[in-house]
Amino acid sequence: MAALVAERAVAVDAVLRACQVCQSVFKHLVSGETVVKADKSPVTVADLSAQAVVNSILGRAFPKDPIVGEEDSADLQGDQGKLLRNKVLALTNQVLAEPLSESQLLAAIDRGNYVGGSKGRHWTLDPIDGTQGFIRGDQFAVCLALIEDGQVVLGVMGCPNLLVDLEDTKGSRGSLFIAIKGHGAFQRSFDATNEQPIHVSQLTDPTMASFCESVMSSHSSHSDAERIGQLLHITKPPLRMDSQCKYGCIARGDSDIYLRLPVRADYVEKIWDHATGSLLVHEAGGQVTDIDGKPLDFSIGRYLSANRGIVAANSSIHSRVLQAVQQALSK
Ligand SMILES: Nc1ncnc2c1ncn2[C@@H]1O[C@H](COP(=O)(O)O)[C@@H](O)[C@H]1OP(=O)(O)O
Ligand SMILES: [Mg+2]
Ligand SMILES: [Mg+2]
Ligand SMILES: [Mg+2]
Repeated sequence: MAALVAERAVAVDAVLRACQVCQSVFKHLVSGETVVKADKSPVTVADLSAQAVVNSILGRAFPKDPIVGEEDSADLQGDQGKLLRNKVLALTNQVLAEPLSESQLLAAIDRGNYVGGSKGRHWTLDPIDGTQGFIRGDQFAVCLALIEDGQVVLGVMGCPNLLVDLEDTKGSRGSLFIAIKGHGAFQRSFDATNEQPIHVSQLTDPTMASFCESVMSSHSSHSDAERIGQLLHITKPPLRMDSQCKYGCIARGDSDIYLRLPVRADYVEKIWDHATGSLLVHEAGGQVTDIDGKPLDFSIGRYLSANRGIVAANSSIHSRVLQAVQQALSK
């Protein structure tokens, strides 16, 4: 496969600009000049601006490519949406080389309405993944992926608050991850252009592993994870963070196992919540399946409706982890 040189460069630019918007919203938010008082939540402002930025950059570079984006422009329409619309327009235009008009803004956001599927190529975008983390000033990610005939072929993820080196707690924050199917996974700092290849941990003994898991026990069961940890004789405490940053941490070997254990039987995962992250782990030498051991199927539409939960780990321990997951969940 071609190395998607143009797509990679455009996606990196789009994600970094969207991260800039998110950081700007957060800064105003914490410095007291509430972006939101009169309109909706700060998350909405940042979410919609980030989607507008990425979609308009993609739209200019690849006008034929449809996009499956999480958000839509409903809250920005009509008189009711005017305040929010003005805010989002101003933020979006702060980071775009060519400013958008109001109607271009709405159209850019709604380029994300594509239904997805198994034919041809389309992008998928989570403009802010980990909204809870964003509000707290913790981890969140801008996640963009390109899907060709149902296969994720390119993933770019910007994690503005994630340490470039988790051990170097005084070091710089802002980790950008890039993965290309068949060409590996890479990381660079937001403030540098040199990229390093990344690899999952080399661990072969699951007893020495650590989990990277959701902060929100409503998104992935902490009690089930604890039982699985006991079955695997894991003693290390879990590394908890919001968003697909977890996939990034598994991909670069900070932690060994990422589980998403269904809390409610009726929750169906969305493709933008896993496309980028799963390619990153895969290209860094790991394995990602659902809790039944099936590969994630991105070809069905906006949802991962053929899958339940997620099990991501390095290839040496994945099957043993999966076994423990199934044993724990069968009880
Ligand atoms: N009940 C749920 N189970 C699993 N994931 C969920 C649930 N509710 C929301 N999510 C999604 O989990 C992601 C963040 O989870 P975490 O940070 O814990 O990994 C978000 O994309 C969020 O989707 P949404 O964007 O629709 O709110
Ligand atoms: Mg999400
Ligand atoms: Mg989101
Ligand atoms: Mg959301």
